[in-house]
Amino acid sequence: MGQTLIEKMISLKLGRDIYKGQSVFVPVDIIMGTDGTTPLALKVLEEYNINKIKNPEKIIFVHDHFAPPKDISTANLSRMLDQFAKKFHITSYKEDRGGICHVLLPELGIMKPYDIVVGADSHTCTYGGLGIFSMGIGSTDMACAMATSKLWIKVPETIRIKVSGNLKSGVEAKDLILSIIGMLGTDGANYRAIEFCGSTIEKLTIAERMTICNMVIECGAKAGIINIDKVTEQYYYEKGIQDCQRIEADSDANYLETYEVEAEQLKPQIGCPYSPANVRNAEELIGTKINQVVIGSCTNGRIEDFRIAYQYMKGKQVHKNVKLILVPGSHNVLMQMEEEGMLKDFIKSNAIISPPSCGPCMGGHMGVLADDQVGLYTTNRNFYGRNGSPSSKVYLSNVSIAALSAIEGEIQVPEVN
Ligand SMILES: CC(C)[C@H](C(=O)O)[C@@H](O)C(=O)O
Ligand code: SF4
Repeated sequence: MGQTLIEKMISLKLGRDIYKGQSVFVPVDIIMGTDGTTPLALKVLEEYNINKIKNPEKIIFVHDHFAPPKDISTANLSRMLDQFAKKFHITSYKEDRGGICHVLLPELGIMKPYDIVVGADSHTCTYGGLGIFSMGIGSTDMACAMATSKLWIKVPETIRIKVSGNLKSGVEAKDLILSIIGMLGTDGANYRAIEFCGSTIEKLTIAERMTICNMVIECGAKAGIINIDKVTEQYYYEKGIQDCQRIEADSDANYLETYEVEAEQLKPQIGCPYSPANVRNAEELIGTKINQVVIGSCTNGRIEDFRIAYQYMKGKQVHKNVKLILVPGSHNVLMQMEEEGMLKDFIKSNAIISPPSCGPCMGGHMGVLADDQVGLYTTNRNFYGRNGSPSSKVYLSNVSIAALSAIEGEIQVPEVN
């Protein structure tokens, strides 16, 4: 029987044919935890009196959600992670040389083709852009994985989305995934994998592929996956990994659903309050007044994103009624911004440069919205109350719209052609 990409990847790992719906124990290659969720996993280990970690070299901690800590309680959680990491020889990245987990891990080049990667964060699906079966897990599962290096999973069914043609200039990968989430709804892909293919996907950069896979969880998907091709091979090659066996889904693979999307038809999209699936054509929102713009997060906080923002910002001023917060996704992204000379221009534009962090994405700190304030963010979620006051509202957009709107003081959409 034909197999989907995810079924093939799990089969490769286990050395036998695996299909959707089966429950299997899989060995995991990397287990990632952040300051947001790992403290709970450590409590589970304590509760069950587990004092041994199976393969500490497979575990990585990242301080990002409340980094630098915002108060005594988050400082203590961060300290708890440090102490545990030290005791069990676990690599732990702090905000000084780290960044947002899903920006940092792909930079580090520690994931190999066809690894199985789990992380106690829902956007762990991001690495599907590197051809990796990666998924978010809960803190209890993280504790189990740390103790055994294995995880029980139910092999997900797959939805296949074929995207063909060229994206118009001014339309970004973010618009593509927002429109797909709008089409499927917040639960349209619950516990499924989404396999992306087609000529549009083949032309996307690694950063764009990660933006797409990052957001599959917003329609409930467990994983997003893009085939390893020459773009991915180049990424691995640059990380010193040369062995990139290519596998493909079988032509008679059993998909739950197949969708075809024409890239040319796609217009810039905006995810309106209070759901990333509440998507409208961005042009319908033109003129909406905004108080704060955030460019960053694991969706759009990579150097490629700041290069786009720079095209709009260079030599311009942030509108006097708007606060623009730029959040480099990692220490490396910040360094690169400096090296490329854009950092000083951003500062001259009166943008606020935050340390690499999740920061305002989760409304944790460094840019919380007040009552009735309106934000325009390049992040991935705009749930009720997530970004500050319950009466605040957040619109989700691509980077071009966010940068242009920060200058204009209201939602504006760059010309598309
Ligand atoms: C804190 C963590 C549980 C959460 C997630 O899993 O996604 C966060 O990263 C988010 O974006 O809401
Ligand atoms: S940047 Fe936002 S979405 Fe990504 S891991 Fe951090 S809080 Fe979650």
